[in-house]
Amino acid sequence: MALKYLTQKIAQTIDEELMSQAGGFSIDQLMELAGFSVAQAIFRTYDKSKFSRVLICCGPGNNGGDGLVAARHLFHFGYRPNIFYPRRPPKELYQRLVAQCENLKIPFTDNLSDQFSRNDLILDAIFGFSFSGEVKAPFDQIIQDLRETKLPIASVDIPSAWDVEKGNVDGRGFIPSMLVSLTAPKLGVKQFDGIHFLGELEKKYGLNIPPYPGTDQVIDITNLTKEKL
Ligand SMILES: NC(=O)C1=CN([C@@H]2O[C@H](COP(=O)(O)OP(=O)(O)OC[C@H]3O[C@@H](n4cnc5c(N)ncnc54)[C@H](O)[C@@H]3O)[C@@H](O)[C@H]2O)[C@@H](O)CC1
Ligand SMILES: [K+]
Repeated sequence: MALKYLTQKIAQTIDEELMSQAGGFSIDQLMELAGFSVAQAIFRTYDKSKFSRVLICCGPGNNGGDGLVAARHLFHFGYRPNIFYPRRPPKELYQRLVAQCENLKIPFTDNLSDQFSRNDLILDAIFGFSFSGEVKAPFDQIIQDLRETKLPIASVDIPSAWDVEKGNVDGRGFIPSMLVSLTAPKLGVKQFDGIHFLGELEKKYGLNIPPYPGTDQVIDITNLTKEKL
């Protein structure tokens, strides 16, 4: 059976249902699973002897929170993460995730362009399924910088600044090498042609998600998505 792709509305509805009283999950739990999935997918794709320095670009919402969680797991997996987190809403959850990274002495940086020559890989955790419209400052320049870098980029849930349903409209976004879709891929990444993992958060909702191998929190769906095209 073909994998299902989610509209923006359905992605948000599933998120809300998981965290409803009936769903029983807390946001902390889901974010931990999401960030852990991302770190596992990076471990499976980017050999840490060649890609040890990972610049994690975090946005202002929960996609950015996934990036902060991934930073902590990557640190424990033996990578050397550092974090660019230019807009930090005063939400207790994000503050706790920042504190956890600071306690591990993971560096935070304010200057993105200085970092390109000092890293091997970028993790894009800027925008997820709630992104819409034209990219507003300061993220417009950040997306532009990511378009220009030669470093490989791995994206969390959807490449940032791609329309969640229409994809890379007019080619204005960057094209990552790897994508980790969470729960299920979004409509906008149907044409994504790179390495594609699915992070396991939930198997309900008839999403036709294939069985996960062993104890992995991620599954490689690269060939599965290519078969569809
Ligand atoms: N069930 C799931 O699928 C889960 C999803 N999680 C993550 O949460 C993400 C969704 O998080 P959120 O709903 O907080 O939203 P996002 O993280 O997608 O982004 C919301 C933020 O981006 C800003 N923004 C939106 N459009 C913009 C534009 N055009 N220019 C500049 N800023 C813009 C908003 O003001 C807001 O601050 C998912 O993509 C996924 O990464 C996980 O953390 C938890 C579980
Ligand atoms: K993203």
